[in-house]
Amino acid sequence: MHSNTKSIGQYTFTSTSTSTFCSGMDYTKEEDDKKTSALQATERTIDEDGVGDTFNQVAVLRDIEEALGSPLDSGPQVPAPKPLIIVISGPSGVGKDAVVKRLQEVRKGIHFVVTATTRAKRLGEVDGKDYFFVSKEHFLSLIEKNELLEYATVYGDYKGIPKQQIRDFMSKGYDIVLRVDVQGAATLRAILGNSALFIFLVAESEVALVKRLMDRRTETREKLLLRVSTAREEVKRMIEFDYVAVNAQGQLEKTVNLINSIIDAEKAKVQQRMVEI
Ligand SMILES: Nc1ncnc2c1ncn2[C@@H]1O[C@H](COP(=O)(O)OP(=O)(O)OP(=O)(O)O)[C@@H](O)[C@H]1O
Repeated sequence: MHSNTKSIGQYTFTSTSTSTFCSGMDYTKEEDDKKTSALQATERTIDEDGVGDTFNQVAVLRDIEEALGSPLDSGPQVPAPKPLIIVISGPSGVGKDAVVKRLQEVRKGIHFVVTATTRAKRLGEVDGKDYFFVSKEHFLSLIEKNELLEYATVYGDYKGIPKQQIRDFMSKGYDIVLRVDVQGAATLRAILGNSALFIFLVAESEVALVKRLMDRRTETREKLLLRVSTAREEVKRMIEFDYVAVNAQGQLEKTVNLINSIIDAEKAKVQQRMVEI
């Protein structure tokens, strides 16, 4: 039996061409084969210390394991990132809907929460897609059971975020996207604190925002004035958010890319946000 002694760092190893020398650790041919193929896949060519060829690398790995007293772990060193709750907010007309729609197209594994409402379904709206259209009794029972993350009355109708939907999708590993106005974001921040990720969308200037609202042709002159004066106040609340993304005119793709990167960066955080719904 051929044996060979070598030093790597602080360790001195004695290896043999069979596994019998590695007392205390049992190696099977199957394990050796697995390591061999993993090493072949990497096509490494380290020539120093004679560990360049695949056969020697298997032997060295075995020696390292022997010195460590435990096998090298081939499993992931980092656990799978936790699902996130991502709150996207900003003044009216800044592009929240447009950004969320595009984000859903470019990013896998996100679920855009469908709000429950007691208002009547409008022509063309689809139950479960645009909203969950529920009776007032059902909505009140959800409030009673504390099954809404947040709710509000809008022109006499109730609107709210069902917790069960969030739980269901998070348990399947989905990130949750909530698109809310600035007041709604403040309420969610009070409920969720730092356990959720808050992103503020802003136009590049007030002028750009007004132009965008005018182009949308959904506002009367009075409504436009109200939205712009509200937006001026809302922008001051940017400080309450974790990130801000400027959604500049004609730059929707850039904004969505930025938000995608923010989510990626969150997933790479050592201390992940922990959310319980
Ligand atoms: N980067 C952009 N460049 C040009 N137009 C944009 C951009 N982002 C969004 N828009 C357009 O601006 C208008 C307002 O966008 P959107 O409806 O998404 O805003 P919103 O924040 O959801 O508004 P609201 O809160 O009033 O529902 C839409 O017509 C949309 O297509």
